Amino acid sequence: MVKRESERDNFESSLAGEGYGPSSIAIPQPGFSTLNTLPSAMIHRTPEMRIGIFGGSFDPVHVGHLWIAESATEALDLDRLLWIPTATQPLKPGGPVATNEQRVEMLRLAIAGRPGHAVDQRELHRAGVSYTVDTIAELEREHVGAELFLIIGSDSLASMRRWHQPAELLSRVTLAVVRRGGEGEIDFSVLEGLVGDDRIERFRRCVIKMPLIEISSSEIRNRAGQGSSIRHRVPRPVEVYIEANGVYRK
Ligand SMILES: Nc1ncnc2c1ncn2[C@@H]1O[C@H](COP(=O)(O)OP(=O)(O)OP(=O)(O)O)[C@@H](O)[C@H]1O
Ligand SMILES: O=C(O)c1ccc[n+]([C@@H]2O[C@H](COP(=O)([O-])O)[C@@H](O)[C@H]2O)c1
Repeated sequence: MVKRESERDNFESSLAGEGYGPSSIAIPQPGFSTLNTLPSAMIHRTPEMRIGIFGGSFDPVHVGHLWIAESATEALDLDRLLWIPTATQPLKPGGPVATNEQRVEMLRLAIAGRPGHAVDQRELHRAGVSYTVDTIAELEREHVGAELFLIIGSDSLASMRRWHQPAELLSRVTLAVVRRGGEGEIDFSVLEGLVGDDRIERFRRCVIKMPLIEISSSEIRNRAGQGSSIRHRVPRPVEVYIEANGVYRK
């Protein structure tokens, strides 16, 4: 536990750009920008760390996402949580509406001041189609010995057989699923044949419990496009940003 705390401190130091302790050796690469935004490539020796990976289009980030991130951090006792905006989600070939820069800025505003949470732009820098299996392979190399928890909504779980190399992916991560408002019960049977029963049992124990929230980025884009209120659906700084920049204005 003591070790975990010192590693947590090292991570906070790394966010503040203050250097690294012996249990977290990091090699910053060019592109290290502001607080709460990780450089695209760092190598951390992070044995026993518990890292949450939360990928999404975040077009825009909304309060459902924030509830998920907060609940996951607490329930899984995460040391850190990486918000990873996709470049092009493989099953959404149309791509996002907001620009990459706008989506990153909205994420930064949403998580500003939240220790342990950071925006990781690797999929944007990699460009092209964002396959989660590639992202996880990179993160595994950078965080040797850490347990990676892939945080997804139940709708993402339902589509997982259509993901790129799902069996490979599931052998590398612990799935942490959250039920989505408006969807049925979480159905792990979709994973049968991709991964062993023992792993599925572990994923069941990592289900994130929180109030059902029936809110989506598409609804927010539609509302903003029509000039309807998006107050309380997104954090206030994100609302102000969307309005000031006409992000989803038609
Ligand atoms: N209200 C919600 N409850 C539970 N999970 C959610 C919710 N909203 C999003 N998620 C999950 O968060 C992850 C990222 O979601 P994403 O950024 O695509 O937002 P979205 O609201 O699903 O967007 P869109 O409406 O554009 O499809 C996905 O795994 C998704 O299942
Ligand atoms: O790797 C894949 O094939 C794949 C297919 C569909 C979705 N994903 C990932 O799942 C996460 C949630 O996607 P989305 O579009 O619902 O936000 C995001 O990180 C996507 O990159 C990944």
